[in-house]
Amino acid sequence: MFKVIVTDPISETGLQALHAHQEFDVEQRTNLTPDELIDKIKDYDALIVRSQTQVTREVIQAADRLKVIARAGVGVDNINIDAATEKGIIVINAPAGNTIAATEHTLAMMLSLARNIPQAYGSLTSGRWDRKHFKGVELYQKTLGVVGMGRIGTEVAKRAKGFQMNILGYDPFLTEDRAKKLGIIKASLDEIAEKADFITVHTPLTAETRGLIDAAYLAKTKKGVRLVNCARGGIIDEQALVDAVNSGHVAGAAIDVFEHEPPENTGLTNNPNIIVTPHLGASTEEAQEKVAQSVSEEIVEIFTTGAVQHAINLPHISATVQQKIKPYLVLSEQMAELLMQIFQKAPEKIKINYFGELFLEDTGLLTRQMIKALLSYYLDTAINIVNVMQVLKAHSLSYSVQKNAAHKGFTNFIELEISHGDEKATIGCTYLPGFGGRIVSINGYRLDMEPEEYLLYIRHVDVPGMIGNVGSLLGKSHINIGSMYVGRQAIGGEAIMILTVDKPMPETARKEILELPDLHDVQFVKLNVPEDEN
Ligand SMILES: NC(=O)C1=CN([C@@H]2O[C@H](COP(=O)(O)OP(=O)(O)OC[C@H]3O[C@@H](n4cnc5c(N)ncnc54)[C@H](O)[C@@H]3O)[C@@H](O)[C@H]2O)C=CC1
Ligand SMILES: O=C(O)C(=O)COP(=O)(O)O
Repeated sequence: MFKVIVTDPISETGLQALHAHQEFDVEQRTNLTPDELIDKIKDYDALIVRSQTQVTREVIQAADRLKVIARAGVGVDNINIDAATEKGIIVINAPAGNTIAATEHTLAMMLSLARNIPQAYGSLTSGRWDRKHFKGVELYQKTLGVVGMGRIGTEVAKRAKGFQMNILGYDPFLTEDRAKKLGIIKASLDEIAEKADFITVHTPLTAETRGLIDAAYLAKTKKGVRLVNCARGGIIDEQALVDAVNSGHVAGAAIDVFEHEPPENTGLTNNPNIIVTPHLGASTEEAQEKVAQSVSEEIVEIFTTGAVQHAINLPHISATVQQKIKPYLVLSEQMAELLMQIFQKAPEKIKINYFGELFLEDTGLLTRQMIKALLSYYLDTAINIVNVMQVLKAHSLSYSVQKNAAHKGFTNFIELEISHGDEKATIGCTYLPGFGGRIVSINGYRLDMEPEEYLLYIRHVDVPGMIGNVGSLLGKSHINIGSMYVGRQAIGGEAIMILTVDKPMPETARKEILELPDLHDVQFVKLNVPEDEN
């Protein structure tokens, strides 16, 4: 049973995927204090939040069995991603579910700002009939600067074109070509300052975007400019904005998000020229259902199949690529496990080569899978594909990955080499559709071996009787041999033998085998074989 805790208000309908699955037990606790969350979190496998819950390092450190933190929305600035990654916890979000809601809220805010709708409503509902104070401006033929042309920025730009605004877009990833296709002009931040009548921000809050629109920038803007922030508090410096509005340089602002929520700056919330909403950008029935559904379905996937679609702290891999590399996931882990157990030394350098059809694929997940298996053998830390690169860095280990379209005799081929000082060991595997994974080379010996749970790896001289002698010693210890794979460099030369056996081999039996003449080494190897492959 996987326990899921939901700590912010989430659509019940959207959580159906979890409720419908008998392996998941979902608990909603939307009124926990930070201390209560720290206290409770150790009992849960997954945590679902919106923007309110602060998933701090303290919460994460207390989360002993947590595997997934799911953000039912876009911005993950309320989650300490570094702490989650270090602990091997996957952080996912629901990136597309609230795009339309946030876009429409931005447009609603821009129109309300242009026409003083909240102020006029307040005046009328408090008994006044005042028309002269609320004369507004049109959007028609005005210039709108969109800072951040991602999902929401792009949808805002498309809709603003419907009002026949001229759009300037700024985003490090906006190409001339895409700008042209959208019918907008690619601009710099300074060009936006110089020309825009309205500026709307749609970037995430990062170290780089915090204070992107500060006092110095506001001073460069056109007098009478109006600003909209439906992205994150802090992208526009709140105090600088209040000052610029009070000085009359900025005509007004529409703000949905705040540096602290609820907001602390009353200069912002009690300003007649600044209209505010309490972080409502994503608050539509449709968006809430979509984001809750997206994270629920993904949590079920992660716990049942291991497939991850919207991870923040894993390399992004499309569903098609995931499908393509899936057969290699277990195989790559098994080859690394096998190599470590026969090498018996901590690797100082790791080299991975992908050949053939894998040349074109995103193999980041396979690389992580192999390195995880290598490091787990020696290190105590709980290592998984989320934190493996941090662990590697922390131990100053080096790794390299190369890709080559050459086939090396197989349609696809993965080669792993580890070294310690002057000593090195290599292993190669391939995947044969319809037959499964095969280890096809070990330390230069060619073989054709199907990975199984218990193996004996033997190095010996290729002399007659060796196989029989090993077999009878194993028989004496009641160890059954399933299959046998041999590889030799030349007749009568150095050779290896790999036997699959039905159970672990006692140390006494290993020592007896080691005493056989012309036999150099015996290692018992245990591989991780998923249950459905057993
Ligand atoms: N008010 C609300 O309720 C909501 C707020 N949001 C906020 O809106 C933000 C944007 O959401 P999406 O469009 O879905 O994200 P997105 O990831 O599709 O777009 C963000 C864009 O910002 C750009 N960007 C990053 N740094 C930049 C910089 N320094 N200057 C200019 N552009 C930069 C990126 O290249 C990207 O294209 C989210 O990060 C979230 O914080 C999102 C949904 C609802
Ligand atoms: O998705 C986002 O980034 C949002 O800001 C929406 O926040 P919320 O889920 O409404 O607390």
